Amino acid sequence: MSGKSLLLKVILLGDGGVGKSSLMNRYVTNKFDSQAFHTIGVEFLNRDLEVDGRFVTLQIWDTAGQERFKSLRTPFYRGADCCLLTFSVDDRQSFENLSNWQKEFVYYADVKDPEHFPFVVLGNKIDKLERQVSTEEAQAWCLENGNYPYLETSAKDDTNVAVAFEEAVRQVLAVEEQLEHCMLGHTIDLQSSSKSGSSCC
Ligand SMILES: Nc1nc2c(ncn2[C@@H]2O[C@H](COP(=O)(O)OP(=O)(O)OP(=O)(O)O)[C@@H](O)[C@H]2O)c(=O)[nH]1
Ligand SMILES: [Mg+2]
Repeated sequence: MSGKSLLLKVILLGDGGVGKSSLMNRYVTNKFDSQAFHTIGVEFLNRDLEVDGRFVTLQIWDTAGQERFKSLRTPFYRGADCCLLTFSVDDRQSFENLSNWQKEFVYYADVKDPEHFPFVVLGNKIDKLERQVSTEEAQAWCLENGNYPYLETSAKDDTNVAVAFEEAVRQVLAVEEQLEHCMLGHTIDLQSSSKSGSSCC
C-alpha cells in the first residue's frame, strides 16, 4: 500500500444526452437534474477516494457529446488515464456509436498502445423501462472490442455510479502495476546482462 495520493484523469465520452454530466454530478455532488442542459466544450470536477488501499484524486472530465462541439472537446483528451465510453440503454444509436467514440479518443489522445488502454463501458439510464440495448449485447460488444469492463448505471437512481468510477480507478491501477512489473523485469535484465560481460554502451 502506498501513502501517496495519485491524481488520475478520467474522461467521459458518448453521444449527447446519454447522461455523462448527470453521472459526474451524481458522483461528485450527489445531485440529479431531470432537465440538465447539454454541455458545451468540457467541464471537470474532482473527487478524492480510496480504492484497494490507494488514495486517489479523481479528476473527471465531462465532454460535450453533440457533434457540433467536437473541436471544443478533442483538445482535452490528451493525458487521460482512463476513458469511460458511455451510452444510454434506451438509445440504440448511442450504443452503435461507441466504436466511433473509441476511435476519436485514440486519435486525439494520441494513445500509443490502444489495445492496453483502460476503457470502461457504461450503459446508463437503466431505470428506464423501455430498453433498446440488452445487457448481453453490450457485454458481447465489450468482449469483442478489448474485453472492457461493462457496468449498467442510473444517474437518476444512483445505481452503480460510484462502482463505475471505482472500476475506472482499478483499471488504471492494474495497468500501472503491469508497467511497474515490466520495469522491474528490465532492471533485472540489465543487471544480468552486465554480469555476463556484454557491453551495450
Ligand atoms: N431516466 C434517466 N434520465 C437520465 C439519466 N441520466 C441522465 N438523464 C437525463 O438525460 C438527459 C441528458 O443528460 P445529460 O447528463 O445532460 O447528458 P450528457 O451526456 O451530458 O449530454 P451532452 O452534454 O449533450 O453530451 C437529462 O435530461 C438528464 O436528466 C438516468 O440515469 N436516468
Ligand atoms: Mg453533458
